[in-house]
Amino acid sequence: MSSSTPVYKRVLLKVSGEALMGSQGFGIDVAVADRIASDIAEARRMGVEVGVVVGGGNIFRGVAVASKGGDRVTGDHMGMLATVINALALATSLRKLDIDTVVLSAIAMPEICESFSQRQALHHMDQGRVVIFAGGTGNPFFTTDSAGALRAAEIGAQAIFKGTQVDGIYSADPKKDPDATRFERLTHSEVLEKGLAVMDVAAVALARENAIPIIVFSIHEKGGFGQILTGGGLKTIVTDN
Ligand SMILES: Nc1ncnc2c1ncn2[C@@H]1O[C@H](COP(=O)(O)OP(=O)(O)OP(=O)(O)O)[C@@H](O)[C@H]1O
Ligand SMILES: O=c1ccn([C@@H]2O[C@H](COP(=O)(O)O)[C@@H](O)[C@H]2O)c(=O)[nH]1
Repeated sequence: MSSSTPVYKRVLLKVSGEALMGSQGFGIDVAVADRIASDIAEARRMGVEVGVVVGGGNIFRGVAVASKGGDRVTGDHMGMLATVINALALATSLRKLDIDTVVLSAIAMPEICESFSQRQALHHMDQGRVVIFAGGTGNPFFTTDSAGALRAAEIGAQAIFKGTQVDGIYSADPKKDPDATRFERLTHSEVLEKGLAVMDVAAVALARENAIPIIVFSIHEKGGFGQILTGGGLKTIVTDN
């Protein structure tokens, strides 16, 4: 069921880093960043306060270093820096649309963007700005999904919207198993017990602990975020009961 009024006041949108590369094999396709920005702008016009965490998979993942015998922590540092690059790109796209946007990084780089603190995040969100949380959690051995769950809890988001490559959570990875079927609803515990790998375990556990629903949807559909916010679109909803 869909209406034109969103049921959410404040949400955390996790934007897939991989999605930002579009049909390229690497990096940022500006047209894709612009399109995702227009979806966020639409959510703002609906009156929804939006915090954003961007992934870094289009540029670098720490496991790539570790799998070749390199130092995992250094690799993760490189991955976190990749998320800052993506955050700056998305902020640029949002500002082109006159959307007041601030980037807060978990890793201090004051010449480039503000540093993250919960107080500053809440201040900017209360001012109606889109806040992009860069640098993941600031710690290695985590992912931006965990950063999404963490920031969602810190800003009091009513839900985490994971905008990814697939339109929901399936019985198996739909990119690998053509027979996989999509779930309409799941509990956090079911996602963990069934080992559904659309999101990492730490992120789902943190969302469960804080009773924050997770909505998994495809970031590739133009207008898709707005549709999901108003109850429509293809998705999987994860709640605590
Ligand atoms: N049971 C499942 N249901 C749905 N997707 C799954 C499942 N198991 C694995 N996946 C895969 O998980 C991917 C999403 O995970 P991941 O967090 O790595 O990507 P992302 O968030 O889109 O990218 P990035 O890490 O660059 O931000 C999907 O694209 C899908 O192929
Ligand atoms: O809290 C965090 C978040 C991310 N990383 C590293 O960055 C890359 C990119 O993030 P994705 O979530 O995979 O898009 C990730 O693979 C880690 O290497 C991190 O160390 N800590």
